[in-house]
Amino acid sequence: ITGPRSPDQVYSEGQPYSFFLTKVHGIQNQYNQVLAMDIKDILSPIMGTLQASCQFNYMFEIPWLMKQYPEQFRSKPLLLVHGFTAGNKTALEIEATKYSNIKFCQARLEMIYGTHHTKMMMLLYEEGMRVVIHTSNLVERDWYQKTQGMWISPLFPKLKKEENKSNFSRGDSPTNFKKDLLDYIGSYKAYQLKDWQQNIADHDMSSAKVVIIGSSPGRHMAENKHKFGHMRLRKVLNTHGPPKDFVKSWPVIGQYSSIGSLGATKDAWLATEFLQSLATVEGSSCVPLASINLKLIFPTKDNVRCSLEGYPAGASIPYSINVAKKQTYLTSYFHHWISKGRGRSRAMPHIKSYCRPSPSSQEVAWFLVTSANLSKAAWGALEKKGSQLMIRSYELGVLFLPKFFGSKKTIPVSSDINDTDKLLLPYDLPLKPYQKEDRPWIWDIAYKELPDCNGNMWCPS
Ligand SMILES: O=C(O)c1c[nH]c2c(Br)cccc2c1=O
Repeated sequence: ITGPRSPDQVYSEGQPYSFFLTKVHGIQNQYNQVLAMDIKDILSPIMGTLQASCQFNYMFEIPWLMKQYPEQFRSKPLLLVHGFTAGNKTALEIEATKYSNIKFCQARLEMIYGTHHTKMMMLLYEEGMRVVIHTSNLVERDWYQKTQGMWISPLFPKLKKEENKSNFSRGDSPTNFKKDLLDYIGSYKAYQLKDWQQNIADHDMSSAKVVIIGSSPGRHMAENKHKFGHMRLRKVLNTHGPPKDFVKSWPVIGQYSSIGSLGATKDAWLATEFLQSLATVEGSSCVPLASINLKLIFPTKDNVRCSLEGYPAGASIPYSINVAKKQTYLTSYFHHWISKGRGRSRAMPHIKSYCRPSPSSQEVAWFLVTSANLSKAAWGALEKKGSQLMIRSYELGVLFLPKFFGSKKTIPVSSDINDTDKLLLPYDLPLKPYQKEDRPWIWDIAYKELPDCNGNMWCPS
C-alpha cells in the first residue's frame, strides 16, 4: 500500500519485529508512512479501547501528554512513574492537579546521580493489554524532529479466570517476557504498582518475542548479579547468543544520545567489562576482546548544527565538556549519525540501540533498543573484584534474538524502507568514522563560528 496508513496497518506491516521509529516533522512523507508511529497513533482507539494506562518516563509535560490521548480516553486512570524528588516532584504534582485521573509513583533512587530513564507505556484495554517500550520523553520536542525508537507488543489477551489462579508465570513466552517484566517492576518495591503487576499477571503474554533487558539501581550480587544491566545482557547472550566462531570477526555497535564518565582509559570499563558483555557469545563470554571491533555512533557538532532543530537539538544530547575532556580516547571509536535510509540524517538521535552486525551489514546476531545511554550509571560497573554490579539508574530495553524470530543464526537487516520484511535499522550501515576534523557534540560549550540551519549560534550560559 502507498500513502497514509492507519496505526493498525503500520503495526501489522512492522511484524514480526514490531520495532518502529517516531514520526518526524519536516521530512518526506514516505519516511513517516513506513514503520513509524506518533504518540497519537500508539494511543489511538484503533489499537485498543483504553480502560487505564501507566506511563514510566523521565520527563513529562502533563497538559501536552493529556492531549495525545483521544478525547474519550482522557479521563481514564493514568499512573505516572517518575524519579523526581522534592521541588521537581511537587512541580509535577501541581501540573497534574486539574487531572483527577492522574496518580503518581515515585521510583526510589537511593544511588546518587541515578535517574529514572525507563520509558514504557502499559495500556489496559477492554480487549486485553499492550506494552510499549521506547525511548521518548513525554514532552512535545521528543516526538517532533528526533530519531526515537519503540517496540510495540502484540495485543495480549486476558487469561481466562481459571488459568492465572496458579501463579504469575501463566501465559509467559519462550523469552520469559512476562516473568522478566514482573521482576523489573517488582524491583521498584512500590505499592502503587501492585494493580499493574496484577494486570500483567492476568494477561497471556505468550506471543512476546523479545527479551527484557532492564537496569534497576542497587548493588546486585550473587544470584542477582546477572539480573540487570550489562551483566544481564552478558547472561542472555551466553544462553541465547550467536555461536562463537560464527561472529568472530563481527563488530559491535553502540548508539546513544549521552555519554557518562567511563574512566581515564578504554580499559577502565568500555573496552573491558562493557565490551566483554556486548561481545558475549553462546556458551562462553571469554572472547579475546582485542579482536572485537567496537564502533560507537555519536552525533558530531556538525550533525547537530545541520539538524532539523539546529543547535537546540543538542539540548537533548547532554555530553558535557568536563566529562569529554577526560576521555578523548573515545573519539577513535566514534562514527557519524547518518540515517539516509530512514530519511532521518537531520533528525538527531535520542534513540539508544546496540547491535552485532555482520561485516556485510546484511544481518545482525542481535539488536537491542533501550533507554540506556553509554554510561556506567545505566549499564552498571562491577565492584569488589567483579562480585557485584553497581547500577545507579532505572533503564529498560528489549533484545531481538534470531532464535525467537524463527531464524537459525541471524536477523536480516536493512535501512531501506522497501525492505519491510527485514528488521529496519535506525541508521545507515556501513558507518562513517569521524575524520580528524570531526568533533563530538558537546552541549555546554559555545559554537559561534557557523550558524545552524535557523541562522543561530549556540551560546550555553
Ligand atoms: O534519558 C533521557 O531521556 C534524558 C536524560 N537526560 C537528559 C538531560 Br540530563 C538533559 C536533556 C535531556 C535528557 C534526556 O532526554
